[in-house]
Amino acid sequence: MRMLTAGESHGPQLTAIIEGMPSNVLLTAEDIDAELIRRQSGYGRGRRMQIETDRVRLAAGVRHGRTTGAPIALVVENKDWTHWQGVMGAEPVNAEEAAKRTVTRPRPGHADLNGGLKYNQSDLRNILERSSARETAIRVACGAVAKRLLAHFGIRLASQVLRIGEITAVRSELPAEQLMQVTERSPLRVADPNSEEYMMRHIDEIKASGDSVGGLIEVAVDGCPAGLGSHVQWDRKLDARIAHAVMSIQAFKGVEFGIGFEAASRRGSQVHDEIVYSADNGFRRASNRAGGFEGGMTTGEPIVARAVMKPIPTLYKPLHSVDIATKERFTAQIERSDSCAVPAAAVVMESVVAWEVACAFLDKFGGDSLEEISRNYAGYTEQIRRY
Ligand SMILES: Cc1cc2nc3c(=O)[nH]c(=O)nc-3n(C[C@H](O)[C@H](O)[C@H](O)COP(=O)(O)O)c2cc1C
Ligand SMILES: C=C(O[C@@H]1CC(C(=O)O)=C[C@@H](OP(=O)(O)O)[C@H]1O)C(=O)O
Repeated sequence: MRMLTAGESHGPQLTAIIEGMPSNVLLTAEDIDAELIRRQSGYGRGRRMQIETDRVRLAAGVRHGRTTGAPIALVVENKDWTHWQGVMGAEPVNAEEAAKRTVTRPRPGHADLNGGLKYNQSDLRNILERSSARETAIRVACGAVAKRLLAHFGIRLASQVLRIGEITAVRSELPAEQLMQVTERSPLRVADPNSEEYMMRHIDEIKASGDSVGGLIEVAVDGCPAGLGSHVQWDRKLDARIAHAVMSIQAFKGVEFGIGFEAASRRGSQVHDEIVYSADNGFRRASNRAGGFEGGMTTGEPIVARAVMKPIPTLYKPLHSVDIATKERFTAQIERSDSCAVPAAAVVMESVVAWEVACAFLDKFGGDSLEEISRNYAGYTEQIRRY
């Protein structure tokens, strides 16, 4: 399965084309909208989110609530476009008019300067419009399509925010004061509502000081059979593909599976998962420190991936930069920005992981219709049962 996105942050719309989704998968605009709403509802977003009401238009490949096997076209409109038509229109404008609107001040932490150098642009708007995380809206829409396929096979995903800046989510047994101090890492668990409260307060404090904050996100995938992905070729390893997809999310700076980076300081006996067998459950692992992968293939245990999102680069307490036209130093002027987008980014991460798992699922059980894939899946399940 393949997917490409197009669209600028303040252009008319975001567009995706999905190729390779089998026929007869249940899919409605409401399924996708539910995920788009989740992405918009995270705490810490800026004023742009009050303008947008993201809803998908299924422009191709779906009929009467089911996929047809044809390419699927998804459209999410930018409501902000109405304020930006003059600046973002495709029609040529005269040089004087263009000069008035030119962006020559690259923002630290953004794609602006590198993109300007690379694409030889004197107007950095031609870079920042596409590098913006507005694009994550359409990737969440694609992830929602992938989730509909996975749902037919009992594969489910969940995400949670484990950390916002200095605040880490912990279980509720701890007294409230200690919640602020705990930094220990843990396997997937439900974040304590108190720590959610602390996280929101922390975001407010950081915002009030003119700064921004990042965090740590965890995504878990339950119900994958053993054997998605492959050890035989570097680009078929599913953990590597997931890491690629997660790192492609704007502002994501690191990915780990299971105990992840902690493996560097543990002994082997505290890292690897013992293999156990019972007639009822077949082969399992006694623990899941590997986070669901060995040799680039799923083990049948839940996939547990964690990723770091850096603090939002646009700050109300701005950083210095240099104007590309005048070469003069300046401090960035800010109209609006998110102060923390970690909760929203958790939904994005869940979506890109869903996409990669669905791709690997189709690589393994591929067919043109849901029924054909179900037969292949049933045959494989039986093979594993008898192994
Ligand atoms: C959901 C989401 C929302 C974001 N919102 C903003 C924002 O309002 N302001 C900002 O400066 N960066 C924001 N970012 C991050 C930038 O898009 C990102 O840091 C920038 O494009 C540079 O990419 P890089 O950090 O991956 O190098 C957001 C990222 C995500 C995932
Ligand atoms: C629009 C979204 O996120 C945007 C991502 C973003 C950035 O620089 O990445 C900057 C902000 O946009 P604007 O410059 O229009 O205020 C965010 O609102 C969205 O998530 O839908």
